[in-house]
Amino acid sequence: YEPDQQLLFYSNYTKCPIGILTTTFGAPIEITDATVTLNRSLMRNPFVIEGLQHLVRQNIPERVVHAKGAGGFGYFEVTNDITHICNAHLFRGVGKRTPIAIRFSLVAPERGGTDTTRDVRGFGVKFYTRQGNLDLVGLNTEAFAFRDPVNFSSFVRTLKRNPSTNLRDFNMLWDFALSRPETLFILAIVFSDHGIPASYRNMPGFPIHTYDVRNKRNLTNFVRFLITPDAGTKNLLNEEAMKIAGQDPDYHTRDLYRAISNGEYPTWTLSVQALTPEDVKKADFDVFDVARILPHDKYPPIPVGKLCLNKNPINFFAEIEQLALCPSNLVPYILGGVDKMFESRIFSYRDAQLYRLGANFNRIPVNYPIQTKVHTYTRDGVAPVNENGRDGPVYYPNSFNGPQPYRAKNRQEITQIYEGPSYNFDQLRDFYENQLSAEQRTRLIENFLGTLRRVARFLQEKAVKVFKSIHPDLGERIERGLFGNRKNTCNK
Ligand code: HEM
Repeated sequence: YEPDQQLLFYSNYTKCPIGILTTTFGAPIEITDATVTLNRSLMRNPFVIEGLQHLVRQNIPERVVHAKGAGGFGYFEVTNDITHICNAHLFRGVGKRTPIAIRFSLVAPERGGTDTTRDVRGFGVKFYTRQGNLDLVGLNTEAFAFRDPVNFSSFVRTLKRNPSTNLRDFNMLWDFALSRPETLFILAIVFSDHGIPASYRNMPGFPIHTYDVRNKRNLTNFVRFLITPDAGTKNLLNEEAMKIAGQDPDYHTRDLYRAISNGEYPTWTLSVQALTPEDVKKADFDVFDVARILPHDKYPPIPVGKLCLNKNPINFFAEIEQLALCPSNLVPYILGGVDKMFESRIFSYRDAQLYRLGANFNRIPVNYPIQTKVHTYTRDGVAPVNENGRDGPVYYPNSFNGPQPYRAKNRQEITQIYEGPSYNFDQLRDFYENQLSAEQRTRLIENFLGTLRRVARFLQEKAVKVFKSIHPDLGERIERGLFGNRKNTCNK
């Protein structure tokens, strides 16, 4: 059914009112006494008081990045055996299914933002495996903007609003990007024809980091996960996106909901690019650099399985707003990224979720590892506490049958690496020269100019210089676009 029909759908399947209206403490509410307050004691009317008090407490902090999103539920099914590469339980056995949740998002806009904004997108998957939840939290770009997490908080602030004007401010974004020019590769992708997905169903996802994994002989391999839409990757051009934004700011959210409710279940293929430790040593660039893509001709993607979304959330807040995707949710045989960026993410997502959802965020049903039994010594805190460890001991070690850790036959310790600075101008040069048609190059430049024309003169000049050093044609066309017949709006 259409999303607009949701309430009709509800009333059709419930057939009659679902019960007597009550207060949150369960007392029945009598018509008129409770539902009309005039000339009656307001304070003694819990229906009114609860309503007012709950209303002003119903908002929780939105995600600091990726606030606007949509998602659904379904399954992952193994189609190819990769246990010689990675022996994680969810990959053992062709045909095996694991329940999943997926959340798609935009990075910069707030919770009520416009779906067709030019921006990087998030693509996060929670796999509810039998060995705990595995979260692959990626983007729709195959690389990240930079590799040093020291940049992250500043970068996010440049994407947000200017503290004085409360407007997006491209001086901030370009100033930052030109001072950290490895960022320009991702910026070019976002400003190119790849920058606005046609729908979430047509969007790929890349968890980006080169993950340290173990195979069934407990030997080390490294993989990059890739998620490609079976409906093909499709994008919108600027004009289409702007027109849609005016008509329906929730266009992608609506499309996803509609497709799932009409039984047109979107699917994606999960693959891995696999490297042995020998391949890593032989590589002529740093395969752990998150600002770089691993070339597909050199490291061909190996299919692993299908992701399918076949269920919409029943309650968006409970199931999608409260979904806590966390790259540090890892399972045996998948040790995670070995790089510093991954390490910073191990800290930051949990921290964000503790703040956003509270100490027991993993006890919220959508985050609970439904395929395992949780036994911890953590207790109490803000709701939900669920059974709160019942009557078991609260300390470890103990002699009273509290949960015990297991002893692994072979310990799995993360590989240590040395990281140097990013160098990725060759990627941007190749993208501009070989991966874009003449029209696509023109549109990229027009899209760049759309924001560059609004920034300070010294930044425009710096942009020309940096782009010329990457590709003379790119730099010269930006120069002509900025200083040809036009006057810039902001001089310094
Ligand atoms: C490879 C690099 C990165 C990727 C692929 C990535 C991807 C994502 C995605 C997809 C989300 C949205 C999750 C959701 O739907 O709930 C997200 C949220 C977030 N990211 Fe990242 N991100 C990256 C780097 C970082 C770094 C370096 C940090 C900080 C050190 C960071 C901090 C956050 C935070 C705090 C959130 C909000 C989490 C929440 O409130 O639940 N990210 N990121």
